[in-house]
Amino acid sequence: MSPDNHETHAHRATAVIALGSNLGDREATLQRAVAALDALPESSVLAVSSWHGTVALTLDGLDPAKPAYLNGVALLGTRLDPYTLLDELLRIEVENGRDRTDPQAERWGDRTLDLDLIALDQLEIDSEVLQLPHPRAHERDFVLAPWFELQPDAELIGHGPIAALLERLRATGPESDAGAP
Ligand SMILES: Nc1ncnc2c1ncn2[C@@H]1O[C@H](COP(=O)(O)OP(=O)(O)OP(=O)(O)O)[C@@H](O)[C@H]1O
Ligand SMILES: Nc1nc2c(c(=O)[nH]1)N=C(CO)CN2
Repeated sequence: MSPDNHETHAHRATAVIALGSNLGDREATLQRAVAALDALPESSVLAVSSWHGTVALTLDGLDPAKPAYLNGVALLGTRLDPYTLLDELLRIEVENGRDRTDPQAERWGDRTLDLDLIALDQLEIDSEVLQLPHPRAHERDFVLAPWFELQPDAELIGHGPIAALLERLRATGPESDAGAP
């Protein structure tokens, strides 16, 4: 959250970044990730949500037998282009112990750090390496709840107000409730 003296220069976008961790010292890792985001060139962290304890979502649904996640959302003011920002997020993940070397690793398996770019202003991208907004954000309580904390009036392009998305998720029963400790 370093002071920024460039407010009047070129367009500065706001990135919504989801953070998650379910291995190791989760809170320490998430704090380090926030510091790394704030240290990115032409960027500064504008706000960080509280950390939400959530049940692990696997390809088979919620699994309370897996280590629980801490999830949160950070807002990053940035002039980086979306692909550079994505590369930086992947670098920060690796620097914080994220292991992408195991080809057998389970999709949606345990991880020390996950950083997802949820939205970058109103930008829409559908390329091989980057989709914006994040294609699964609208169905994830663990993304929407911390985001709602920071921007209760936010809208997710293509899906409408996040408040309505959250309400709908919570109305559809315990399967969708990843809000447990
Ligand atoms: N909006 C986005 N944010 C982050 N990664 C993205 C995005 N769109 C596409 N990707 C791509 O997804 C790839 C895989 O990301 P990752 O392994 O973290 O997926 P995941 O977190 O396991 O699953 P999910 O994408 O459902 O959260 C990244 O290397 C990146 O190229
Ligand atoms: N509760 C929870 N479950 C997950 C999460 C996450 O951040 N929180 N991330 C995943 C892969 O992106 C898979 N499952």
